[in-house]
Amino acid sequence: MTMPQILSVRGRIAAEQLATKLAQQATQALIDEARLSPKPGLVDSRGSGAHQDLTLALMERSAHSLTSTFYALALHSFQRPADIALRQEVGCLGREGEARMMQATGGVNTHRGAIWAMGLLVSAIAMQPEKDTPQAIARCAAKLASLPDAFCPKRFSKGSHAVQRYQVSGAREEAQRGFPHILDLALPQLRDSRVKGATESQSQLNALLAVMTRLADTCVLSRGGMPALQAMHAGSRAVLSAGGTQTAAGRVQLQALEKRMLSDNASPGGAADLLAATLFLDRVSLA
Ligand SMILES: CC(C)(COP(=O)(O)OP(=O)(O)OC[C@H]1O[C@@H](n2cnc3c(N)ncnc32)[C@H](O[C@H]2O[C@H](COP(=O)(O)OP(=O)(O)OP(=O)(O)O)[C@@H](O)[C@H]2O)[C@@H]1O)[C@@H](O)C(=O)NCCC(=O)NCCS
Ligand SMILES: Nc1ncnc2[nH]cnc12
Repeated sequence: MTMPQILSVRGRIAAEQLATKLAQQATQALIDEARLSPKPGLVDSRGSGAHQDLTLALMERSAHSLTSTFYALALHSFQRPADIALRQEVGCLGREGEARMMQATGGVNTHRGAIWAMGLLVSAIAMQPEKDTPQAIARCAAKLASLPDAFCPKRFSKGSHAVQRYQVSGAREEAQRGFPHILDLALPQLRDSRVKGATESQSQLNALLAVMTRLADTCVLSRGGMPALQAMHAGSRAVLSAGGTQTAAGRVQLQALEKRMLSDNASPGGAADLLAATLFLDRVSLA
């Protein structure tokens, strides 16, 4: 891989400062997502949800192992255009991040989808630091995600298998389309819930549920098939239609959704990644 472009001393300092800030904010968003409770099927501060091999401590270790990856992504992307050279460097750094995550977790896939989504968003912010609206950041990330990466090894993944089997859009398409589940569902829900007086945790849970109403989450499909995905969509809609997690009626629906997801052994890992990316974008664009 090439070294980061040649920058003036001032440019280098600006790049390092931005990279440090983004890496810290991205890591914190992953930790906040993991701790948020009560999340149906997912690891949270209460326990491991539908997972046998994940714990909150492992998720946090994984998040910390990725700080250096986010830093490198921002540094390499600083003020660069979306072209194939950058796409390949970002792909290489992303795969190094996946290897670091696997080393930190003893081989458990905790954050592959998050490395993809947040890695692209971190790069996009560093590419054009002056454009800090969520829309501009997502557009730039989509451009980068749509470029080919000749070095990406062809490998089996549960995600691509589910995409083919059920003819749905997965993590790759979500990024290439500019993260519609974040921009059209999660971020508006997060901000609207705050305005309506929900607590920060309730607002974040509502944002997660908004993603879960529509996402073709390949983790849910791989574990429980189409019936589990449809139950997730219907159950999360029921929570929000009842008034959201800030209401007693919404919490009753949330408990029913959790019960159903656990009986399907289903966990919305893709939706959780998109929530972390939402929290990250929310903070970056407010700062
Ligand atoms: C483009 C890649 C993301 C690869 O995508 P692909 O679909 O081929 O592969 P997967 O390896 O399956 O990863 C996709 C992960 O994305 C999350 N996800 C799922 N659905 C969606 C969706 N609709 N939109 C957005 N994101 C989605 C999800 O990640 C979470 O789940 C993980 C756990 O899943 P799994 O391994 O299936 O685990 P379990 O079911 O728990 O397993 P068992 O216990 O049953 O064994 C967890 O990691 C969460 O993060 C999907 O897993 C991309 O990886 C790629 O091409 N990378 C190359 C490097 C690159 O170019 N990087 C650039 C940016 S840095
Ligand atoms: N909280 C969580 N539990 C399980 N899988 C996840 N992937 C990302 N966040 C997760």
